[in-house]
Amino acid sequence: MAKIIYTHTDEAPLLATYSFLPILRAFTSPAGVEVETKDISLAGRILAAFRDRLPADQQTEDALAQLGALAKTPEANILKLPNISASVPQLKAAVAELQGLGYAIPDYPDEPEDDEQRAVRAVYDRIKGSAVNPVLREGNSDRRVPAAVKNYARRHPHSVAEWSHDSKTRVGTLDDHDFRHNEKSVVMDHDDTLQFRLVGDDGTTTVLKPELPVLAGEIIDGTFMSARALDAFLADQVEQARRDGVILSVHLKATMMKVSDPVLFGHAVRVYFHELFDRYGDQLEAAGLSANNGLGSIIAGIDTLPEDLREGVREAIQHGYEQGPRLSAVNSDKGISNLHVPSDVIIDASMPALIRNGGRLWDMTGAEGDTLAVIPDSSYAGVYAATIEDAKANGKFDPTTVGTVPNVGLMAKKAEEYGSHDKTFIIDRPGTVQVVDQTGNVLLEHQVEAGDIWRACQTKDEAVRDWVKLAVTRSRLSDTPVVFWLDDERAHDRAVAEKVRAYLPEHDTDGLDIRILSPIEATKHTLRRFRAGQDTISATGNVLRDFLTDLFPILEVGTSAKTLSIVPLLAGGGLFETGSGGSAPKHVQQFLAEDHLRWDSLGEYLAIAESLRFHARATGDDRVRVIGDALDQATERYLDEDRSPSRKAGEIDDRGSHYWVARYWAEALAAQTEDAELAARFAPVAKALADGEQTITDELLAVQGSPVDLGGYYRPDDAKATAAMRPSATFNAIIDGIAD
Ligand SMILES: NC(=O)C1=CN([C@@H]2O[C@H](COP(=O)(O)OP(=O)(O)OC[C@H]3O[C@@H](n4cnc5c(N)ncnc54)[C@H](OP(=O)(O)O)[C@@H]3O)[C@@H](O)[C@H]2O)C=CC1
Ligand SMILES: O=C(O)CCC(=O)C(=O)O
Ligand SMILES: [Mg+2]
Repeated sequence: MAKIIYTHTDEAPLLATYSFLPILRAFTSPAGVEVETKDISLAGRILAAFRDRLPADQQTEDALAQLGALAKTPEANILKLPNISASVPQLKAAVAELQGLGYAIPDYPDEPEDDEQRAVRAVYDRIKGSAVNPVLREGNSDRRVPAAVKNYARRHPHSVAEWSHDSKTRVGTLDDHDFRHNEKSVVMDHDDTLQFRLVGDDGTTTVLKPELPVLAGEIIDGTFMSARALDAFLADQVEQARRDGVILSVHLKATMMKVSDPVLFGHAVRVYFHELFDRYGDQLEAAGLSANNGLGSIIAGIDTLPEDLREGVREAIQHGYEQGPRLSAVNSDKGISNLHVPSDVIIDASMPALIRNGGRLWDMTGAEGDTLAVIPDSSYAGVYAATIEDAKANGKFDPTTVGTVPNVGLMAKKAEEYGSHDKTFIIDRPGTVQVVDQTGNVLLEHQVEAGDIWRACQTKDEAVRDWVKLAVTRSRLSDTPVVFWLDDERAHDRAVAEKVRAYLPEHDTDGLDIRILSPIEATKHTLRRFRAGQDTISATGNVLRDFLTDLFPILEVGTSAKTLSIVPLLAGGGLFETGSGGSAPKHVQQFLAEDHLRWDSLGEYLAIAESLRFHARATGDDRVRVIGDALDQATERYLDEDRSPSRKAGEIDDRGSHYWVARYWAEALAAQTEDAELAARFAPVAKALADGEQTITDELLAVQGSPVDLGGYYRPDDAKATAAMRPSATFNAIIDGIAD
């Protein structure tokens, strides 16, 4: 029997789940749809990974592995809510919470000392960072803002700050010696097994990766970031920010790029706080306090240092702030800077937010100002630079007039950089990294120095071919031009462009406007059209998929939570992601403090409707399609009648918006004429929900204003979270009555 998998994740989407999942189950129960949950939360993944060490009553299944296998079958119908991609500080906090709950799992070993600790560390390394999405994404990505959402934004535009022509905000990026400039690529002409090795200048050879199976037609890239060039660049950026009096900010993707980007982040921490590291670097390292985990973890570890060092370390940090340029803050009231936690500032969300805010950020004193946004690698930095230049020249992007930029992203089979975790190495001595085939031929090689970050990426031919097809299909279906964003100065992009040219003739492209432009030219072209109210599909690689599906939705509709995000799986199944944004930790903080959840589940509503239609197609059960279509009507009404959560306590929140969606959904089902039985079943539900409006709204609002206890952050107590998220007895009785 086909079923729908609803993922149990973390933070705000998890809270929303406690309220919305019972509604989904109730509304689909008359059609006998089975909605099963699978726990892929950070806490759930940790417990699954260490289940062999736990007593039988604490053992859980490895839900992620099961879903990964399911995604490779035509039966897959998975609703994927955003989950935490954990940085080391988040991972440690989750471990501590679970230990406190009585789970005997090991500590995260910062500096593994023996085989046992190395094995534990390897397990945690698999859990950290972006460890879920790459496993489930066995297909390419189709993300867009649906017309109803776009129309709503045009009528209710979000606030957008003005850009000044003389804004000093700009992007700083390397002009050589980075991943973009060092890239070399090869397209395999046969299946093979590759090996990566470092041939040291001292004559020793280390195997970095013993075996990497590759397929004919696959693109393999190798590249590296020079640590020396990076440090010189960062020192120069710090100097420029100080000279110009602008706020220094650093934008990376330490979650998705979990091996390389924490290291890049560590370089930024060390360069900004150079005095601290010049003086105490060795002692900090000896105490296991790494800049890669951010200033926050160093401050938290000061008490573990020898007593005679502590004051000096504190002073050096203070001195760093005083000597350095203004530093961007994550939360100036709490003294949390951009350099505190590697995962606090994530480029896909942080750059659009600053563009929406007129190019301004806040410094550690809480003062607003222009920023030098440092994005070390130049592969994609130009996209943001070009957008900022456009905003300076032409002013803010007006949500009431701009067009839309849907994305078709090359994502399948861990494509490109986002699949490079297990192929990224921090070089420990000077030498040459070689990629060799089974016969010993050197396919790629780079001269490297100690500290350089070397990595390889894979892109399967099958994935590219499917991506081209998806782009042409979307263009045809929506009658919208497509631009393939490919950089002819990059070896990898040239290889992809060649495949695009080869695969386009497999489709009927007659009358379609399809072009290939470099990312900077594509940005300029797309923005020109965007400002003129015209739509343009961006067909991009995996990183730009991620970046653009936050950038454009945030400019167009205020948040990427409102996008429809579909992954047609290569094996025929469907993965329906809810929005393109994250898990919004600050929404949980607000909920804990004042029992108001400003998370908007719109992404869930859109994804669920698609998932139901997919289920109907797979099973031939038309009732499920009717239920899905009714949800889409409910969502449109929810937007039309402005039932979205407010940001302020005491006003409608996500729970209140769930009431309205449920009511409109019931009304749509009662009103439709395709299925009389469903109409009859939902008519009394619609009436009860309408009659109960005042009581339910009062009950939902009455709880707001005081702190909430969920019994855990990473692993909330189910009973407590359910009680907190379902506070209206009247509403619950109606919902729970549907399935009876
Ligand atoms: N698919 C996935 O699994 C993804 C997971 N993540 C994870 O999410 C966490 C946070 O990442 P971050 O980069 O801060 O990105 P977020 O998207 O969580 O946050 C950016 C901001 O967008 C707004 N926002 C996002 N979603 C919603 C929503 N549903 N309703 C209303 N507003 C929303 C909020 O802004 P405001 O309230 O100020 O308007 C939020 O603070 C990280 O752990 C990250 O790894 C990130 C991206 C995707
Ligand atoms: O997996 C992650 O860490 C985030 C994914 C993401 O940001 C995206 O796909 O848009
Ligand atoms: Mg993203």
